[in-house]
Amino acid sequence: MNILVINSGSSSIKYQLFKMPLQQPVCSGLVERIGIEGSFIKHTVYPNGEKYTLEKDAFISNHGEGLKQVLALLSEGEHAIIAKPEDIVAVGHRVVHGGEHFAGATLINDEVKQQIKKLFSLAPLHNPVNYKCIEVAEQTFFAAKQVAVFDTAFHQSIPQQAYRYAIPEWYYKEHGIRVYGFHGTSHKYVSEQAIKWLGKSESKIISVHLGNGCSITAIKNGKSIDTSMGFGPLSGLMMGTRSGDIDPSVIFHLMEHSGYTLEQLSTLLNKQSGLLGVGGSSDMRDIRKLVNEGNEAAKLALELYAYRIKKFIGSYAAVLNGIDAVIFTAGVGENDLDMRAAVCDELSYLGIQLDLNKNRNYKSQLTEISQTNSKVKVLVVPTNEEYEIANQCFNLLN
Ligand SMILES: Nc1ncnc2c1ncn2[C@@H]1O[C@H](COP(=O)(O)OP(=O)(O)O)[C@@H](O)[C@H]1O
Ligand SMILES: CC(=O)OP(=O)(O)O
Ligand SMILES: [Mg+2]
Repeated sequence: MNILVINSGSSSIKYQLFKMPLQQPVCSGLVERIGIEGSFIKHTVYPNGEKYTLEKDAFISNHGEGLKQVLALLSEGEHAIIAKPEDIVAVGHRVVHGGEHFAGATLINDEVKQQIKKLFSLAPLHNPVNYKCIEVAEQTFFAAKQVAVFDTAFHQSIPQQAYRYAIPEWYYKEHGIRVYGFHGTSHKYVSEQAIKWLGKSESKIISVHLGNGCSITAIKNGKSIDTSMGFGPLSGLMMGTRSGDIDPSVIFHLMEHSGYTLEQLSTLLNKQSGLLGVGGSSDMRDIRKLVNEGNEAAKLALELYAYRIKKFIGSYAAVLNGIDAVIFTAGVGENDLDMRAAVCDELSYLGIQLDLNKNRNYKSQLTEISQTNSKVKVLVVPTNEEYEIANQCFNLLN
């Protein structure tokens, strides 16, 4: 049974085709830097134990266009891996916001699509592109089951004291205003890997997901108990283009004194802030380049970014009353060793002691990068949201 997984993030599409129940990837790939200069597609197929990779640079202005190019790669040319659309039995979609409606993988029908649409304004960088990818997949793989796996699902275990905001209950009951939390599929996957590695049934883990969107989660005995993103994927850590936490008074001030509209404010905080707003690019690789050229704004962006993560690690150490492991994952967490070092610097009071050598030598698989005597284990765990989504899809359909 072939399951195609489509993981559309704010700046990328990642995809994998799995043969289930073998959990064997047949092909994988990613479209990166969607909507910014330098977009590219990297597509890898695994025919008979070999590996063939194709890289293609082409400006890709939006997710719909990116996905159409990916689907062409699957079915055209010498390395095509599907002969006809019916070869795909199910398509698993990452959907970022599911509100309180969805606690697990869900078969997509018109009602589910309406729910995803209702949440557009709460996840403006995500739900619209997730929806677009569902539509493109429905048109292309008309015979396949379409399944949604929500980022919010893993965080449904967060207790009320952490998910409620200190505003009157009416806003929760009538408007569903509460913390939902995001990147749940990633936090679930990497924490399960870490728990296996730790070999303990009781564990206190802080999972730090640093992609284009960034969030940090406190995980006790395998369950999310608090997370930095909230009602939408805008609060908490500083991100590629999102501000993370900001005092709401700033919003009142800009409305009152500069006549900002709702749309201008949403654009400012979702699309023009974070690394881009402070340092000049939303992409960490560009920020590193700028810093090497002596750019002071880019240097400040890095300082703000690391400082915010450190602050959350401290607060989640308190919430968990101790830490067994800190996990770094996603684009920046897996690839930017200097960011991992900056975050872990001077956290020895909490028992976190990084081994700079191990940190430097990390190579794309679960690795401990802390010193042997560090009380807290620091791990890099490559996330695999696609694998997790494929398994959840398979379990739902069987
Ligand atoms: N080698 C690298 N060094 C530093 N940052 C990297 C590297 N590779 C990827 N990144 C960063 O990872 C981020 C994208 O992460 P990713 O998890 O793919 O994002 P998303 O899924 O949210 O679209 C970008 O900021 C990118 O610059
Ligand atoms: C929820 C979220 O921010 O996702 P991404 O990091 O893929 O943009
Ligand atoms: Mg992502």
